[in-house]
Amino acid sequence: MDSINPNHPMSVNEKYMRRCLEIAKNGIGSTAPNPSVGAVIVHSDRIIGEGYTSPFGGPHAEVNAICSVKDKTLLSKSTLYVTLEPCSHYGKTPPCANLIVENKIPKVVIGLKDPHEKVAGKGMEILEKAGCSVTLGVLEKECREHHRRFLTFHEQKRPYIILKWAETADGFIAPIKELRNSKAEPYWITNTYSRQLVHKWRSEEQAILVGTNTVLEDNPKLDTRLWKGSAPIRLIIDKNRKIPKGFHVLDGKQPTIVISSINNLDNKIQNYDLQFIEFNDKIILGLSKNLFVRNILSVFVEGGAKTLQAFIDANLWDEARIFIGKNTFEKGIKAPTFQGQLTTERSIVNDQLKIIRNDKKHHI
Ligand SMILES: NC(=O)C1=CN([C@@H]2O[C@H](COP(=O)(O)OP(=O)(O)OC[C@H]3O[C@@H](n4cnc5c(N)ncnc54)[C@H](OP(=O)(O)O)[C@@H]3O)[C@@H](O)[C@H]2O)C=CC1
Ligand SMILES: Nc1c(N[C@@H]2O[C@H](COP(=O)(O)O)[C@@H](O)[C@H]2O)[nH]c(=O)[nH]c1=O
Ligand SMILES: [Zn+2]
Repeated sequence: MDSINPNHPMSVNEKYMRRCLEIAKNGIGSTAPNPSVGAVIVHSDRIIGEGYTSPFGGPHAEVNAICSVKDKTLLSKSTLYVTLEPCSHYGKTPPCANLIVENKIPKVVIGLKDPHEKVAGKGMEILEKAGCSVTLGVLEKECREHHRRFLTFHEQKRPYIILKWAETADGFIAPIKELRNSKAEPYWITNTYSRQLVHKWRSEEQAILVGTNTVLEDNPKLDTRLWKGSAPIRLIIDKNRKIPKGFHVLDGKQPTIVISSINNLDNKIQNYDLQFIEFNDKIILGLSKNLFVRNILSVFVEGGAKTLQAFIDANLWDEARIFIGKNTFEKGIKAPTFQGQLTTERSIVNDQLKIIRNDKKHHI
């Protein structure tokens, strides 16, 4: 296996790996629990084929890249670049490593070793045994960043957790009840552009989670109506089953899982499942383990304050995406308190957006 010099200026390998990462973005939100991989095939410094992972159950990136090559005779003189080690196991589709060997592709350049225990090195082994030259670790940092949900899931045995909320300039996520309508509906702090961005983000994650009070006070839909991507699975914390039928989250329009300490499933509700859980002081840890078993790769936590704080206090979160509006409430529900590393700060018209990473992650 070739080794990489990290101090080398942008190499040909990096140039094509960047393209892999670029196209891999197209699959985010539709491939879970599989990763969204990007692959390109290069002959004589020219891209002759490229592909990214199809929606879950469909062909992998390497298959799509190989299929896209018009003149298949060139494959035996080409290099395949791919963000993640080609798979070696029969899942919903046959192993990509075998397909690469069958097509006699002589060189494969890989960003990252697959942490999935069914692959983890076995894909590279198949390639090398067949005489293929394998280079590992090109733009590894960037590939880790792109595949962060998949890596967290397999390495930490829990979903990747993104917290998101909107707060006022004086740090409140909701005003006092007296200032709200009697009808259950959201009290908007952010502008329409920020709200559209939130719908894009919802489409990128496999599940979205909210607490009981948020449902009772906001009657949220938790869908992606302002974006074209698919809607996430709704996860609703409702310990004592306080949420009455008729609330949007129980409308059956999206798969919905109610997390409760009452273990009886209401079969009359469509698209609905129950996750029984003990509501003890380890509830977030227990829930993370349950969601791992359910093959949920990522969760977007949209509040309210108690729910967000529970994830922060358990140190089970990866990113926090916080909007700060211009207005003030003076009184109301305080935004969560936490610490992390600021990675992004920008304006969305009159809203501020901060993205913060958890630099002290809890491994379970
Ligand atoms: N600006 C924003 O971005 C957002 C604002 N909001 C606003 O926030 C308000 C709701 O926030 P908040 O009152 O903090 O409530 P939450 O929505 O966080 O719900 C809290 C309730 O959910 C259950 N729950 C959640 N987490 C746990 C846990 N770890 N253990 C046990 N039970 C849990 C409990 O219900 P029980 O008591 O039944 O056991 C708890 O009282 C609303 O007014 C809403 O408008 C909400 C979301 C986002
Ligand atoms: N108030 C507030 C937010 N509130 C969040 O959005 C939910 C409503 O979702 P939906 O019914 O699908 O539009 C609501 O319950 C809460 O979780 N979000 C924001 O980006 N900005 C805001 O100012
Ligand atoms: Zn594959």
